[in-house]
Amino acid sequence: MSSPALVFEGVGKSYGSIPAAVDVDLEVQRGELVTLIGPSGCGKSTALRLMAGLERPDRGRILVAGEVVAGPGTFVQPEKRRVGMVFQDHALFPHLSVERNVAFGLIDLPRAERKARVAEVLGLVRLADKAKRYPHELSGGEQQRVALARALAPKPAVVLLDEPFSSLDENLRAQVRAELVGVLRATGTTAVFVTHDQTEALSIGDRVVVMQAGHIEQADTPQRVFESPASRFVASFMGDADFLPAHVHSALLTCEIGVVSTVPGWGRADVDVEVVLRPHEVALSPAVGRKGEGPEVVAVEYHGAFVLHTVRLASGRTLRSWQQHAVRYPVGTPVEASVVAGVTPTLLVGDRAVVAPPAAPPLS
Ligand SMILES: Nc1ncnc2c1ncn2[C@@H]1O[C@H](COP(=O)(O)OP(=O)(O)OP(=O)(O)O)[C@@H](O)[C@H]1O
Repeated sequence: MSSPALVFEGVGKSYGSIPAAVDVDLEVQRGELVTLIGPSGCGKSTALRLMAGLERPDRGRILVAGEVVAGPGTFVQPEKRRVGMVFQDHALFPHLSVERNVAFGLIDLPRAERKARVAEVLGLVRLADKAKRYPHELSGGEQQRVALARALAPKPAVVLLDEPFSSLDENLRAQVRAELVGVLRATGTTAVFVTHDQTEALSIGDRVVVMQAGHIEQADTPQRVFESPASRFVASFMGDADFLPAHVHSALLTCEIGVVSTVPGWGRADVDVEVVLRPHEVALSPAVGRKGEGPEVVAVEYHGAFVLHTVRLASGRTLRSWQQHAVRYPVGTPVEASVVAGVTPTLLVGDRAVVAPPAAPPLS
């Protein structure tokens, strides 16, 4: 079996007393697209810079395509690593034409091969007809495609993309993103993207790596990160989530809004947990004729296709619920809230998600 495109083994990096990478373990398989996401300052750029060779790790090892590029007694310079980079601001040379920008990393190749490779990658990003232009004669999206062509030209083992779409406006962003991801997929390129955008992380990655304070909180498929978050932090960072105190007894999960679901395998458990509910998992119906206290709509936000309702429960806690665009319960409407049938929500004990009943404390 071929070695992974990229490996981090127990990688640590601090800036003075600030830990930017703490015991990071990560394997990126060949052809995989991985997104790195987390709050500002969590260490995403540091991880990328360590991969590229722009920083040296204090601890651990980094391997690119099976070769140790950083570790005790080893450090391979950035230009000698098989790693390409695409930055947020494209970082093209303004005084060089498109083809000369792309040829920049190919100086070791004989002229004819270099020309052929430049033509090939410009074809891949559909810019063959703009080879003679200068960066300022291109749109933002075209400049980003040149930056990708330049990164791909030397056939790197991994391409690193640091917020590659953030300088583009909203409409162009979706289009350029689809084009770049299309080229990476078509060429089977391994890529690591840093992004701030949760939707982007979920939609382009084969895997999403969620970081916090230099740690990897969860590295998983987009579905698992969203549907089975490993912690309270991941649940609330990747999408909207509300948390309600809940109880499991006789394999039934109940909380303030009633029975949530069955919890197979928890038959003997009798424990307090918290349940994580996302707005698309919460159903609402009008509580016609209800007398007295109960859930009530306290805010309505129109988002176009869907309408976000915020409901205050009798306890004072709030829950959010997405409703189809035609449904709008005015503020003050008494409602019943329930969990959509078939949902298996995440359960937390403390800040960690649990999939099995917590072990009983040992008898003293
Ligand atoms: N050269 C440096 N010198 C000192 N501290 C640094 C340096 N580079 C980063 N840091 C610190 O290391 C931590 C991680 O920074 P990093 O840039 O990797 O975070 P990030 O997740 O990429 O943030 P952002 O999303 O804001 O770009 C932060 O606390 C940052 O202030």
